[in-house]
Amino acid sequence: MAVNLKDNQQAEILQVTIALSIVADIAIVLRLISRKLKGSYALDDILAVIGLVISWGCLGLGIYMVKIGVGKHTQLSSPKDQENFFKALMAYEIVYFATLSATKLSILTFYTRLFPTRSFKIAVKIMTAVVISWFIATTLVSIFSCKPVRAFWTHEPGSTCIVSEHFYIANAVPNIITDAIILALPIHMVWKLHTSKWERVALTFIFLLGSFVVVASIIRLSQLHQVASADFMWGFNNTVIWSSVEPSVAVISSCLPTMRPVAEFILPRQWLSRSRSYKGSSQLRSYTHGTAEFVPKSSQVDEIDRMDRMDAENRRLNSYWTADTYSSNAVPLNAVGKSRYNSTTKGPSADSQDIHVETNINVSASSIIDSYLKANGFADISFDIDTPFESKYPEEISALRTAVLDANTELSDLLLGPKEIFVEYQYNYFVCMRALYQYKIPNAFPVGQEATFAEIASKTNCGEVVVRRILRYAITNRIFKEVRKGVVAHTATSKALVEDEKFRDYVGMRCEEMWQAELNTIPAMLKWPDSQDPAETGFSLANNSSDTMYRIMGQDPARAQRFSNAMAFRLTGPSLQLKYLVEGGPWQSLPSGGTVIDIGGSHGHAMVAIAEKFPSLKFIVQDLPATIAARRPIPEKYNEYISFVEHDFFTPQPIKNADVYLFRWIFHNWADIHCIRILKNLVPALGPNSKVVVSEICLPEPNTMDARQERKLRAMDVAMMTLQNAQERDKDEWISLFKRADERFSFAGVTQPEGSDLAVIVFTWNETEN
Ligand SMILES: C[S@@+](CC[C@H](N)C(=O)[O-])C[C@H]1O[C@@H](n2cnc3c(N)ncnc32)[C@H](O)[C@@H]1O
Repeated sequence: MAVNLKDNQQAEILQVTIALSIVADIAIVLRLISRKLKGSYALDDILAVIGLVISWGCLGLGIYMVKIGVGKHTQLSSPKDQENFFKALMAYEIVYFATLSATKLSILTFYTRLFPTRSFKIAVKIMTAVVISWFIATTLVSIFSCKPVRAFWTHEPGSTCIVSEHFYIANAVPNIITDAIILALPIHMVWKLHTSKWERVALTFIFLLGSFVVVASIIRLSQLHQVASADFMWGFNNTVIWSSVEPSVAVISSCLPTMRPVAEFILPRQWLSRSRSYKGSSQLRSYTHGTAEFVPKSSQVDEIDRMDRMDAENRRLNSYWTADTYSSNAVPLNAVGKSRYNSTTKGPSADSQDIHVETNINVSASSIIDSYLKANGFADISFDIDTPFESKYPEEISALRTAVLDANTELSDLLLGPKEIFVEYQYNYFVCMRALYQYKIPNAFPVGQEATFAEIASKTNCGEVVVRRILRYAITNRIFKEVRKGVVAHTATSKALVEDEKFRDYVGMRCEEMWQAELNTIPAMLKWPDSQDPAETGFSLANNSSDTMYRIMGQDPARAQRFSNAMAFRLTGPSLQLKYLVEGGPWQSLPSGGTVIDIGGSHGHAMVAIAEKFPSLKFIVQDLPATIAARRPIPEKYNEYISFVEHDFFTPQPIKNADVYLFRWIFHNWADIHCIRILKNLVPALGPNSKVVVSEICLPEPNTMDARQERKLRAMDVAMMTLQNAQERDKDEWISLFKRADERFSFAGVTQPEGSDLAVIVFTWNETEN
């Protein structure tokens, strides 16, 4: 065939390779923004960035090759250029293998976060090993394909080289096969799930792009023989184009599934909502995938952030768009959310979605149990007496654990149905617990031994029949076990009732005090309608008193001690840990030597936790004289930073201009009128840089949180009603409360640390307002 030496394909090469590289760059940037919106980067993001950076090497070498004559006929190039071409070709091959390998590893790592089932993880591990081996093998063969190595570019006589076409086929075929397998790996998991039309379209698009990578590798393979042709500088045109198409498209398709947060930012919300039957899902979704950390002003976290964080246990698993929709561990929450709406509109759904939910709960549960066993060095998970009271779950599994618990709760609600859910509720649980507590049944025989009902009855002065009935009910709740008919032994829970005084006092407080208050709450409301007085509560009525809970209990040292122990037990719970306040508060932004005042700070434990991390600050704990007098000493090293002073927060704040006035678990004890009084007493002390930090529950918008967690927070709200005529508050109520106290308070944001019941709500003080 006649050759026209004027033919020139260089512009085409440059246009295609540069354009694709730019699109890949944009894809990575969008991915990183999406991940930032989610809160953190993961290994797959790092690998994707590494893949991109290496792909710039491909682009650079491609441009260099064009510069030395690729895309024009070989006759036009000098021998030096031809030699340089082969040098560049070797480098190009290695960089190309590295780009593809990094991108594949990114995709595989991403998969493991989506589908953390054991079998899937094994498949991914095998593929990871294959990809790494392929990279090492092809790189070595590229370098040593000629003997001596330089013969690859010198073609010197006497040298030997492997047949390049064979090598290209030998590296391209496994590459294509691994591409196809990696693409096919999640299909089984993905397609068994129900998704909306939009998501099916998006998913299909992602898979089409993925398939295009395979197609690109095949086309590239078909072009590779040109490198061995006489007019290789001309023939390499197609190879270089397809060699850049393949990694660029791989990078783009690997990023696409992670881009939902950016899409949500840009696209109308309804485009992304799940399905019609899932009414309200867009709201849930917007919270689920909201713009966490995409915070306009440093510490300001808006409502979407807050909800995003509240749903973080879910999202830590569902860190990606597809994870949310398609991952096995994410499914329970979303599928359950969907079912929740079905249940409110048409009763519980028992469609196949629920079956997926159950399947996925089981899959996830087995991962949790595996991790738990490994972390604790146990052979089995159980309520046996050797089980430690505080179950240790590895950090990375705690999100999955919460997801399964949430999903299980919803699933069982749905399966029970609208009426049975009421019947199923354990109304008599406190009868049983109170009997165990009152008669000290757990102490009737030693842990590790057995006892008959009759023996327990004689030790506890409780009738044998009652003992048997109470215990058989308790046993259904895993408190004690019946090892043989009529003979019981301890479980971990009954052992905790014997050995853990604070837990026992919490149980006592719950069934002796709070239960009574609950029973009397509606009568109290009828007696004192709309009361905000803490002395007109269910608790007051239950005690036949017109005094407050604190004063009633303060009159009886034993009750006061039990209350204090019960609170101490609750405060050590995982969702009330102080680390959340340390991580979620504005401490970092305070000036060195800045002052933090913990109002109603009790023993100063919150200040100790913050001082540990921020020793440059000064801390003052204020509380009532009795509390300050009875306080437990803090570790000596903190005496330098933390001081204690008496102060009643219903009187004017004596310390002016502090940087932070902290209220942790204070306002929820008081109805609005009292909180407003507390705040008004603070106002004269506030300076232009003062912040008021509130560490309290921030109730979610209804139906934006998993039912189990929302149930827990709303139960707390009702508990505050029964005990103090007080309440938990949502964001709007917090803002309204502060504004009613003084218009000059400015809401600066709310942060909901992952795993915490308490949010951190910040108000600043604007002296000039009004
Ligand atoms: C629920 S505890 C919270 C304690 C601590 N802030 C925490 O987060 O653990 C309420 C605290 O408010 C204190 N308190 C109650 N009334 C007070 C008052 N009028 N002035 C100052 N402190 C008060 C109590 O002594 C108690 O330490």
